[in-house]
Amino acid sequence: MNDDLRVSDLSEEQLLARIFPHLPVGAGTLVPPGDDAAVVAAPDGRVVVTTDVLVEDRHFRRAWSSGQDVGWRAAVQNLADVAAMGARPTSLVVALAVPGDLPVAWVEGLARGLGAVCGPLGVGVVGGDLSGGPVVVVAVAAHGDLEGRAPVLRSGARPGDVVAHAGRCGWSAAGLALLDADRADAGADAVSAHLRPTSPLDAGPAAADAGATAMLDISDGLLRDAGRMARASGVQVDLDEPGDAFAADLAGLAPAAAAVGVDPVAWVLGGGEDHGLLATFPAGTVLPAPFRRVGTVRAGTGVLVAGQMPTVAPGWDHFGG
Ligand SMILES: Nc1ncnc2c1ncn2[C@@H]1O[C@H](COP(=O)(O)OP(=O)(O)OP(=O)(O)O)[C@@H](O)[C@H]1O
Ligand SMILES: Cc1ncc(C[n+]2csc(CCOP(=O)(O)O)c2C)c(N)n1
Ligand SMILES: [Mg+2]
Ligand SMILES: [Mg+2]
Ligand SMILES: [Mg+2]
Repeated sequence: MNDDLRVSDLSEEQLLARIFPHLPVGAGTLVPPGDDAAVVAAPDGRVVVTTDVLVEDRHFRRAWSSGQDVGWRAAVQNLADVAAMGARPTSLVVALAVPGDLPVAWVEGLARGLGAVCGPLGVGVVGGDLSGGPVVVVAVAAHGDLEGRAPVLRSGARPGDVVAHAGRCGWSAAGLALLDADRADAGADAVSAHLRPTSPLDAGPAAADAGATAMLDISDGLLRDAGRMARASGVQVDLDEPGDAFAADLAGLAPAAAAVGVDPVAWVLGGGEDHGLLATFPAGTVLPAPFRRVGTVRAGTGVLVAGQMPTVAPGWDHFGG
């Protein structure tokens, strides 16, 4: 690979020609990248569609994240939103703004990162857009198939429901803290969870099939996102004691927490970007793997932790809210 070649050395067509070979064709891809729009199959006539953007120095730093890392993260954060509706992802489109001095190899890495997540899932990366800009911006739109299921909204939680979580919690925030403190040595797992998060995508449809009443993925922090579910549903979410509900995460995060002098409970309750799934189920539901109980839905408003007002920051807000 020629690392000296820059984006400004190529035409758009030439850059696209470097991207297309890495992009997987999905089973539902009817017209692949290259036309004005892609055509994807929608077997039951409904398509789930969502978009999320990654902005350099806001969501990632090029000093820490390779192109492949950013492509991976862009795919996962969007596929998690599809899964959180109870759907299976079918295709992505990717809009990319890049500065002219960005190495072409970085863009090829981004395409490979998208492919590394989407290819094994049979999800096509079916098009996108290219622009120049002062920093790298990666905007993905993802589509999904409900396969006949009713979508699981944020608004369906009811008092008495069990709150459950699938996936990791706190690890991406820990990885970010380690990178920030130049202590990546103290937690390779956490750093990789930050750079290349994994979301339990199969758990979304499984939750829907098991009768989940509400669901979302945790992008901004457990407390903040649970608060969104509580508000949309008109209920209160009372999370169990983190030492019980998230014992495995807290144990795994202990070395990283010691390295940077942080209470890992703050990462579990307020860290985002792990893209685990938070769902509610009627009491007595046998929770589908890998969901574990983490709380109870009550009548009321807001989010409590073991019946008390939380004392740690709830998570990310781009505008300081
Ligand atoms: N610029 C926008 N125009 C229209 N709708 C938007 C816009 N930004 C967000 N939304 C909608 O607002 C809702 C909440 O968006 P939000 O981005 O917070 O959710 P999310 O994608 O699940 O979380 P995150 O972005 O933190 O991963 C979604 O339905 C989203 O489609
Ligand atoms: C360099 C750097 N600094 C801070 C963060 C933390 N961060 C940024 S956006 C966000 C919430 C999710 O974003 P969105 O709501 O846009 O999906 C979080 C937790 C990071 N990832 N990289
Ligand atoms: Mg979003
Ligand atoms: Mg989401
Ligand atoms: Mg957000």
